[in-house]
Amino acid sequence: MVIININSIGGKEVLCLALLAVAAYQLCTIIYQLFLSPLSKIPGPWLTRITPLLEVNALKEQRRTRWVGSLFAENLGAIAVRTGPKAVSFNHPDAIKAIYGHGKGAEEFGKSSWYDAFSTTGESLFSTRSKKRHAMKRRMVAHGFSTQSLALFEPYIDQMLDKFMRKMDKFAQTGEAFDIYFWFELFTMDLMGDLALGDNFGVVETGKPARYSTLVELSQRFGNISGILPFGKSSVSILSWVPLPYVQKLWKARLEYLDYARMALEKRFQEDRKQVLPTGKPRQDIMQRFIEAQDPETGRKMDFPELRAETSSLMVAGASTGSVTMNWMTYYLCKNPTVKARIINDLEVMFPDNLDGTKAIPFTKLNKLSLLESAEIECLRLHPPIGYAMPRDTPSQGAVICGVFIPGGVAVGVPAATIGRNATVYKNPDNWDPDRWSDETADLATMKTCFLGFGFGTRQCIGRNVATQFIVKMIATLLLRYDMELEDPSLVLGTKEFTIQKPDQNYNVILRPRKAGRT
Ligand code: HEM
Repeated sequence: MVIININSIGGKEVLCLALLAVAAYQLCTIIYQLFLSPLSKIPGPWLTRITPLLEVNALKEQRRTRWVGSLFAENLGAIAVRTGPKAVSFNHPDAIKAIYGHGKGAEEFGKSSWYDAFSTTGESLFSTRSKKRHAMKRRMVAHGFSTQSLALFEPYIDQMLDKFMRKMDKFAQTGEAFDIYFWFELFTMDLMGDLALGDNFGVVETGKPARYSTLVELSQRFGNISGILPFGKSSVSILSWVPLPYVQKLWKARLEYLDYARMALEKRFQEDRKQVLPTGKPRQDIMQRFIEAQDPETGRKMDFPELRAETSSLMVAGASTGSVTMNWMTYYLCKNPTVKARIINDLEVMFPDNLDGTKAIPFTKLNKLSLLESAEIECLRLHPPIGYAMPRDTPSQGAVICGVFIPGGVAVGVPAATIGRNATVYKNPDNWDPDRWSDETADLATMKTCFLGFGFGTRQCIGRNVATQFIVKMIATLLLRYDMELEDPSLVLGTKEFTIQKPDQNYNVILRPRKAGRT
């Protein structure tokens, strides 16, 4: 037996022993993760078993959604793939209900630490991980997104659409080819500024992008990277200390972007919030809804830092997601003239006194035009702006998802972009076919479950109706007002992933004033 005389051990030996113990622990952990963990049986590159680096790299190279898709393509028929030491993506309808559903079991899955990166001056409705706080927040603001509130937001949309269409008229008069997606970006930036920050940026008017758009994009990227780091709530601070110029650029953008919300809110409070609309009603935008929001149970209202976090989060949630969707609708309608003609015909029947699209189109009528909404859903199925899995943590005791046991504390999710093209759910999944959503022979219930464009379950998009409202109003007005075609009819548009998935190239459309009944 070896007897160690503790008194004879010096400082150096203690340090060596400690280092040896750490190294041995690390080695055992790596061996466990590589070969013994239940997760090691899930297909995926072996490196994902021990490091998140592959995912971070895919994120940095702006191809994270495609990378996850390629893992499923390499492992044909796999229900789940490994994307990191503690991250698994699923591609099965049952996984959606298990992970995001309202069921008893699913209630145990909470948003993962990725969301901490999106908490800024406070936790927002989107970023909070606490189910209790989320339920309270959602209760507080639910009224702000009701049908009644949608009607209050409509004058802002109509005003902005009017400004936008005046610019389009100029293009239509000359027939000059132009980049319509660029203009959609300006439109949603200004509109969301109006709705969430209480004022627009004037970018539709000037035709020049706002610095704020760049700030949103860069600070989203910062959030995304820190969300993957394994330091929980400290990830944001730790990343902000990394002295790499790229990281520092993102961090500064995040600070500047948050400052904007502070200034907008301060201005709103100073101005007594009584800006009056042309309709004579006091200003009633989303920001106002959040300012007035009150927990019906406790009477609690949001304080300034929380409001600041909410309003800046809304800009991220609603601006680019909306413009990207308008872009796909334009692209696919131009590529599918028969569907386009059917929608125009429906619009002409519905709005006989507005055949040239010069009057505002009321959403209360438009939302009955199911083909137009199916066209929007079909775009979001094929090109969800948020394509990768929205991560949820498995409960501490672990969970069996689609027959696969996942230990506790693992981030699981279903990528919208992958399940949206799952051939067992959608016939000819790569085809853009809005009629699939009214095909009574199809399993519509499963198709709807697998449509994750707006998320699923308790955390699904609260702004879905607002988004649909301004998107379909935009497209309906464009279709009534102009003949619209792609400059290059053979264009094949793909996606490039910034934080959200955007078109991979610039392209032009040509507008001409439309003669009614000529479709
Ligand atoms: C086409 C446009 C839009 C798309 C594709 C979209 C997509 C999504 C998705 C996928 C989620 C779920 C995220 C998750 O599970 O973590 C979400 C949540 C959310 N969205 Fe949207 N969104 C859009 C427009 C909007 C708009 C216009 C607003 C605000 C007016 C908005 C506000 C929110 C908020 C606050 C949440 C968090 C909800 C919660 O956790 O309770 N979104 N959105």
